[in-house]
Amino acid sequence: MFQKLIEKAEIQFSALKPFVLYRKPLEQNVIGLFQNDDALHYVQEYTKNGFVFAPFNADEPTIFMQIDEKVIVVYEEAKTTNEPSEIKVEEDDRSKEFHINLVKKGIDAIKNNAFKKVVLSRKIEVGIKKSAFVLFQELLANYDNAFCYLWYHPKVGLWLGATPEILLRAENSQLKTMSLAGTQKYTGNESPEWGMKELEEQALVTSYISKAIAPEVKQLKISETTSVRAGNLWHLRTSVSGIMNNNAIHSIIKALHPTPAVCGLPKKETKAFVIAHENYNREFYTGFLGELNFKEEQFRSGNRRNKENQAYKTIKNTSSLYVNLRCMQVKQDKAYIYVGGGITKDSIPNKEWEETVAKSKTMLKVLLD
Ligand SMILES: C=C(O[C@@H]1C=C(C(=O)O)C=C[C@H]1O)C(=O)O
Repeated sequence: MFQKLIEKAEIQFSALKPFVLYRKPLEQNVIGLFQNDDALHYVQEYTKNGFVFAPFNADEPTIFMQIDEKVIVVYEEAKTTNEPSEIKVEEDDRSKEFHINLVKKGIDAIKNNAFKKVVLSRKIEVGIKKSAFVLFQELLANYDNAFCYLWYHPKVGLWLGATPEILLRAENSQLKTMSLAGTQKYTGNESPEWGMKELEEQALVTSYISKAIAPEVKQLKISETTSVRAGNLWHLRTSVSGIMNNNAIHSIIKALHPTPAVCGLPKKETKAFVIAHENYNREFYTGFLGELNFKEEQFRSGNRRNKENQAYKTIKNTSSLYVNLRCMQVKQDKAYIYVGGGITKDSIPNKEWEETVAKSKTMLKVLLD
């Protein structure tokens, strides 16, 4: 069944038609969505039902995949071992120098009070020998607690990723989002120790997110902050949840995206800094993607017999959007990996470089294995 879905997507790809394959964190099902023509649709009000793919720059349009066909299969392949493997990364001196200088510029701007935190990133080119379909299967096998995807549109390109970060999850009026920031290498320790730099950096993100959504969300709850593993890394995570006002999803997305976990604080100034100083266009990296306004049948009674009875059935409206991190774009025989990290006044440029090297291993693991 699973291999049939992969074959179907390969045929769709050869026919130059849009599709997306994905699996949500810790779920068994792999979903394939297929659009029958190659039209490029956009979404403006976020009221439609389909799959969205949004760029970092919110002034540019969000792509919308119309669902002409939906296939759901159980992922029954073997998982790889969960242990971190050592991947040797060849360092490119020019990229290293550029990134370190970029980080220094960010720290100077923070010290001059231009902003409090900025996320700075880079793009890495890698030659590839595997097809995107093989890479996707390796993402599934390696990263079961990430949102793993392969997205394609003939007029836009092909992207793959395994992201640990939720932008938002909505179930009717119930909203969940998260503040994810702070990074350390996973070394097999049970629970990592965090320094002040990471704790403060992540707390800034939590406080921004809570304030940004407050006008549209009641009964706001902020969880304890915990350490979560994402492949060979640890991050700090706080869950933020509440009850949304009616039809608030669009304003919540606008308020959140791009969050200070991937752009900075304040948003406007840091977004301008990112666009002016990074030497490349992020395109869909640090954008978001996922299901918008999916309708799920819900049965009010656990009693199976009642499933036949329409009176017990309600329709649940759900959206599951993820931040496009730990991702890559594939163009012919090249992959472009995108990686970044949060810069604060306490950042050490060389360590920030190393953090991007560590983050690149999430994709390099499947590219080079
Ligand atoms: C920007 C990235 O990751 C984000 C930045 C983090 C950090 O600065 O510590 C941690 C998790 C993500 O929110 C990336 O993976 O490229």
